[in-house]
Amino acid sequence: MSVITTIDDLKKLHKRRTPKMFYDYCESGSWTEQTFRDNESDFDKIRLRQRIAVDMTNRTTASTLIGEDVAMPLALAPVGLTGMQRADGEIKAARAAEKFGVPFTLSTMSICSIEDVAEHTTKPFWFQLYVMRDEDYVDNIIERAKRAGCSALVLTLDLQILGQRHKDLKNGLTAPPKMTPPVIADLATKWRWGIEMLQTKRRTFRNIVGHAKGVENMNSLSSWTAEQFDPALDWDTVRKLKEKWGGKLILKGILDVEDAKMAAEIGADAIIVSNHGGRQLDGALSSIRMLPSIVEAVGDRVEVHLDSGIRSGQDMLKALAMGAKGVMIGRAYIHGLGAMGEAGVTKALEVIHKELDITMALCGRRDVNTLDRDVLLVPEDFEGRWV
Ligand SMILES: Cc1cc2nc3c(=O)[nH]c(=O)nc-3n(C[C@H](O)[C@H](O)[C@H](O)COP(=O)(O)O)c2cc1C
Ligand SMILES: O=C(O)C(=O)c1ccccc1
Repeated sequence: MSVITTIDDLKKLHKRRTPKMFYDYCESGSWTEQTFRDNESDFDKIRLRQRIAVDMTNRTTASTLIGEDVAMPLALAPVGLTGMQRADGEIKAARAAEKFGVPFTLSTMSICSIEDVAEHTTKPFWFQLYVMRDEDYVDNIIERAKRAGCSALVLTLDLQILGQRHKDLKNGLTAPPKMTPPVIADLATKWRWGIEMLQTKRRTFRNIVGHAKGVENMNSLSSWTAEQFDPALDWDTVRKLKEKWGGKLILKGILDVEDAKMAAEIGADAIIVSNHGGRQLDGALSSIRMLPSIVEAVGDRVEVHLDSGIRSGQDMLKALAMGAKGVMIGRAYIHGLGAMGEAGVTKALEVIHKELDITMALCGRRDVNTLDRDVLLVPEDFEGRWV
């Protein structure tokens, strides 16, 4: 591979070095993948306004997210099975994020545990919660997140039931993988992945071991999720969890103005406008299209963040200019991890940061915190009504 300069370069390396089952799990959406595709292509529809002869010395990307200082307003999104993309993947991603100065979010469905990550980092990280039927698990994991000093709870509300993901079903996705003949043949070409995996003991879902039954021996991720996740979760549950946690609360998976209003009313510190990277309701609109109306409705009451589709610093700038206070990236950093481990996550952050900085300058702006719609050219029908 020649010099790496884009997220797409990392994606190609990720594909080459990672078992097909896990690469496909990352690089796919649900059903027809319409929403997954829209997330990226809708960013492409927005263009930038070139401005000239503006003093561009002393530029800054420094900002805050829920009151925490960040090198740029971006956080690493919670990504389940990160430790299957690379051995100890959550620890590696958390370390890269910490060194860069952006928050890392640890998924409930992680291979490394809360304690594993806390032990290998020095700054607080965010913890993402999936609500399961087993109430003891919820109480227990909230306590563990508190003990580990997590500075925010990211409560995901768009996945009490898993969207249909055809690739995962066809690949027989599990963690660790079952050693079927096609899996063995695939692993033969991904030997570095295998060696690193043999050198760590972290190969199953360590946050939920001992609570969610059958986790060490699941037949498929989808049937296991259906058994364990609590389909009864509602706004009442959210209120109770907020009380139980007592700290900063971020609600993830908001894609509708009415839901955003509920989140603001409940007193969330931030919401993440998200369609889960096109992995849940296929046919939902892209996050960037939904963002302006949500910012207009609740932007003065709650921090509005956005994820789904961000693959560059230009995408990030567009989201900020459309009104987001910050963004999250999922696949963009997982490609880095799968390509080059911790160094790859750092590379992904550097690529995005550089793109953000240069784009800002060429748009005649110096401060990431003052980006607004004036830097964009948005097609007239971009936010057109869908009835
Ligand atoms: C492989 C993968 C696993 C994910 N697992 C989780 C998860 O465990 N919890 C969660 O809240 N979101 C999860 N997400 C969604 C991300 O947090 C985020 O919303 C999404 O990746 C953003 O879209 P992007 O990948 O286009 O940046 C996952 C996404 C991917 C790609
Ligand atoms: O894959 C996902 O998007 C996700 O959030 C998830 C859900 C259940 C188990 C593991 C990951």
